[in-house]
Amino acid sequence: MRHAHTVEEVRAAEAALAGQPLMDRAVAGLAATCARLLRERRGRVYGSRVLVLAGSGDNGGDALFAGAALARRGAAVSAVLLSPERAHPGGLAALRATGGQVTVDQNVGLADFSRADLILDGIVGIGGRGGLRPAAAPYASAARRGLLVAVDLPSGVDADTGEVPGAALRADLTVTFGTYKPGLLIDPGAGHAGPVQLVPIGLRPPTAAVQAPQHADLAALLPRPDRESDKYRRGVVGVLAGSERYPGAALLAVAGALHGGAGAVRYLGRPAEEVVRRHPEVLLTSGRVQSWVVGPGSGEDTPDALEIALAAEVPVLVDADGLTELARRGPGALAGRTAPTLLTPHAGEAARLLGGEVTADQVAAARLRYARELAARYGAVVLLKGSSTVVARPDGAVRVNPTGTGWLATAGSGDVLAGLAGALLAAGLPPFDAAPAAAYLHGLAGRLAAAGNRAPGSGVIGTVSDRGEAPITAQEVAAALPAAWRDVTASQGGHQQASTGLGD
Ligand SMILES: NC(=O)C1=CN([C@@H]2O[C@H](COP(=O)(O)OP(=O)(O)OC[C@H]3O[C@@H](n4cnc5c(N)ncnc54)[C@H](O)[C@@H]3O)[C@@H](O)[C@H]2O)[C@@H](O)CC1
Ligand SMILES: [K+]
Repeated sequence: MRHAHTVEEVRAAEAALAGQPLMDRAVAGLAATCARLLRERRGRVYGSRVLVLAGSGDNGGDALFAGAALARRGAAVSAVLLSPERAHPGGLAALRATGGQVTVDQNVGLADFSRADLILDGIVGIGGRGGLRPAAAPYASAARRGLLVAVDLPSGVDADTGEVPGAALRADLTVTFGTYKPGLLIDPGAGHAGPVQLVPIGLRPPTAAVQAPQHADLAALLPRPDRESDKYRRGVVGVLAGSERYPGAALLAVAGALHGGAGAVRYLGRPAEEVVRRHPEVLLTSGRVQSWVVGPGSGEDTPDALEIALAAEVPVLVDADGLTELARRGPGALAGRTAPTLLTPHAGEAARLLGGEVTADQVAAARLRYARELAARYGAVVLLKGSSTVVARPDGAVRVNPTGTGWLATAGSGDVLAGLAGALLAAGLPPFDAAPAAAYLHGLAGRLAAAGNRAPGSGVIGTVSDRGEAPITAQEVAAALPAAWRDVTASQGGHQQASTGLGD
């Protein structure tokens, strides 16, 4: 698990280590990474041009000290001070001692910005509040040809939430200290961070409320049959999806469910003939189920379908049309439930579930806040879909999915996810495990499918690299689920991150 801690937790963990050389450790890791990047990019550190953007706090101090370390290795380092009278004295002295240039003229800074081989963003770290100040804002949009490394986090990104309230720098890589921060894992912040490299500095913060599962966590979660298994013990998932108007949603939800580790799939919707023609494994008779998936493409049948599902004392996943109907009924519709409910909205559906108080764009800009708000209001686990899918529990615990790819933003992809998560529920996983596990496999399947079932172009948290990838259909995502499952289970026994580079 990657644990992502709040600023308050980082400060407390830091205070517990008072007197230890935390900044030295941070700077050593940062300078080593910068040197490696310069060697990869230019063959050597010597002679490369480095620009340090230094704000007024310790984040600027880290960047100035790292600049000094690179200058000692022969880089031509200059620094631009954004709050000249409050720049970190030690860092400034260290850089000056190596012969580094220092300017307070933002025009000179911007000119250097466009020319540098490497830029260190040390404007603000965990002390940053609100958007960038006017002096720093031009760097968020200025042209550059070099790599930008964010120190601890990209300036302008809210460390605790991933919200980006104004201008923010966009990094090629973020070197973060001591622990991950939620803002590095959750969009839009995650999109500004690029891949994140953690430099351990000895902090021992508590278990974090926000976590991002990795391959090994998934391998431990996924159900596997044993000698005693039969199809009923493995779980039967009931699918109430699809309608005469939207038969495709039924096919895709069933395809997802068939790959989700349940023993059987029971389909109770209108386009039954088509479903069984495409998926002969499916049961069409009514009978016991261990979970329900209700809503994808269920159209005019939705009110009845939701009635059936919510009345059952088994876990229920509500998606798509089911969510629109639930929004109409409000949180009270779940009040009498004895078994867990899992809601899987995208930002637009989430806005509806919140009673139209906010727009879809507002939800997408503050994913953590609204996923938690929905979970608390409905007393349900909420999987908020999007560029970084967030799963929230009513008590505020959150799991962020690191495997997503923009290629999954394609029609029917959500139907596959709903079926998959429903099957994991039927197999006995609690919703706060089933939902992130489904999102993880679904994202990985998307990446594998986009890469033609070869190792995906990028396995690094927070990045979408489309090198060697092609657009995919929802059917291809479903078809790639077994490969994703194998990739995860192959990570057991020391073979972590088999082909995708995901793992901690
Ligand atoms: N907490 C820790 O354990 C460690 C922290 N370190 C570094 O220290 C940083 C935190 O340092 P500070 O607490 O001094 O805080 P920062 O350096 O993040 O920023 C604080 C300063 O920035 C100004 N500021 C706030 N919001 C701004 C904005 N939006 N635009 C421009 N300026 C803004 C404030 O006036 C304040 O003076 C971390 O991010 C990390 O880089 C590391 O050196 C290692 C250990
Ligand atoms: K920064």
